[in-house]
Amino acid sequence: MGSVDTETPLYTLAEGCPYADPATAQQFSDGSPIKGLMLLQDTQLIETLAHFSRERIPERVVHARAVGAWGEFEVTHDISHLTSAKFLSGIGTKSKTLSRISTVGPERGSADTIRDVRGWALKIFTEQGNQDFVFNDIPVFFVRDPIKFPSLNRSHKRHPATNVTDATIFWDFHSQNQEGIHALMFLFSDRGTPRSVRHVNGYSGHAYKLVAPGGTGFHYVKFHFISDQGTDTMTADEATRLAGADPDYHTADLYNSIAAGRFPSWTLKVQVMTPQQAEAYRWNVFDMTKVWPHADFPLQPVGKLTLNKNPDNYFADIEQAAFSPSTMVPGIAPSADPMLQARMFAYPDAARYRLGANYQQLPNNRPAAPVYSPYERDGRASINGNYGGDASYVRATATRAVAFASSGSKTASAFTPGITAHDVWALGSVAEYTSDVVEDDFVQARAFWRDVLGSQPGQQEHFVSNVAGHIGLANRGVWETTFGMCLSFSPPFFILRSLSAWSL
Ligand code: HEM
Repeated sequence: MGSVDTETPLYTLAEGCPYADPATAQQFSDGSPIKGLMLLQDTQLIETLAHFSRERIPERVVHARAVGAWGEFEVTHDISHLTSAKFLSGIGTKSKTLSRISTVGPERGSADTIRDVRGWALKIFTEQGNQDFVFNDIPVFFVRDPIKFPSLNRSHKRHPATNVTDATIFWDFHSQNQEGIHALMFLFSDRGTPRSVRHVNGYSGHAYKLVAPGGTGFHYVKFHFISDQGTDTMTADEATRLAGADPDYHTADLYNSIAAGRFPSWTLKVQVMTPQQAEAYRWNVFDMTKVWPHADFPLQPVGKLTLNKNPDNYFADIEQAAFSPSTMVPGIAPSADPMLQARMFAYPDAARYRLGANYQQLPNNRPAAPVYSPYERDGRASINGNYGGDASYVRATATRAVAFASSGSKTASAFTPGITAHDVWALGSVAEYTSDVVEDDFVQARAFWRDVLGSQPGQQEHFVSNVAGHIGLANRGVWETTFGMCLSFSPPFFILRSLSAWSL
């Protein structure tokens, strides 16, 4: 499988031929002390240079910068009445995991401590196949219409002409798409500059479905991985200083913590809602700009994630990892949230572009469960034997797939996604749609300002100075519109005082 043999580290060329010295190249010489001219026959030199030119793969278009580790998920509270997912059934059930925690906007070589949302991706290797959770460290998102996602991200990245990140395009996007106000408030609170990746939570944001054993009964859930280290943050000044002085600060922190045996952990909790509650709820459960207040739907503990092993090799384990919201085991299902539906297409599509059509066969992505998927075969770098002579078309009269499905351990029904009540839709018609921003979109933002930031001394002031420090670089028209948006959640005198303190 091309793995490196660490037992006998005899240096060879990539094809396995032993070679005396990796630091030599063949040069033409007539015996004089001046040597030059290389030879096309020098396989070692040519292969070394050619491989170097091909070391880069496309970085992720978002979430390029990250840190990751292996770990373990253990069930602490049985929820087998809610879901048939086996990795969630039975207290003490353990599964191997792979985590990747990222910033979102900037490139792979950027600094760890910049103000940004943190991505929080987890792959759980279960006996029913892989379960991926591709979450963020804030519970709400900036948009709820997937068509806006590329625009959102471009407004956080570099200006197309100057190639510089640009406060004007950032605030222009957000002041013209105000449904993101709640997420923006998280970003510009000190939560936007976490102390370490050990100190961030992971939130599904979307509603998912947990599907009950054997049937179509289901509940909507939101998943919350709550850091057992607590959520700790930095001030803007500290984060900015570290971005220059120690740009790999979070990466080193996680690596050193695991290497020292201080294993960070997270408690998985769920908020659970019946379909009837969803239909009657005050907020659209498919709108991920909204939280479900804990007072309405309390957090119920499920299990514990512990990161206990550093990557053996960053590129192989973390850079080549592919996470997707579409990777779900039986017992967990998508809701109709349009953002989630779009994401289920986008991630495997990105992985095929970034890693190739057979990315699931890479050792770090490969399921622990048996895989038999003979209708996906060939393609670049197929390394799983490519199903030999097995039938390559469905309904073949003699296939190993039939034998496999009826062999007992996995029945055909185990592979059929449950069709639940909320998958049956009344006949409608196709229409162009974009969601409007309404007064209701500011209710939770106001509560965040008052009850969350207001409950911690100095946090409202930090929020205002964090915004002012950034928006001060935007053009006047944009900050005036943004200022109007801020009035929707905060008393004007406070904002005015703070903005004038920043000479705006
Ligand atoms: C329509 C909305 C969205 C689209 C189209 C989208 C698309 C993408 C794409 C293309 C990538 C790069 C994947 C790769 O190259 O492997 C990515 C990464 C990621 N996204 Fe999204 N995204 C969306 C919304 C979200 C939301 C709402 C969340 C969190 C709740 C999220 C969390 C993440 C994370 C954590 C990663 C990094 C995964 C990793 O570590 O490999 N995204 N997204």
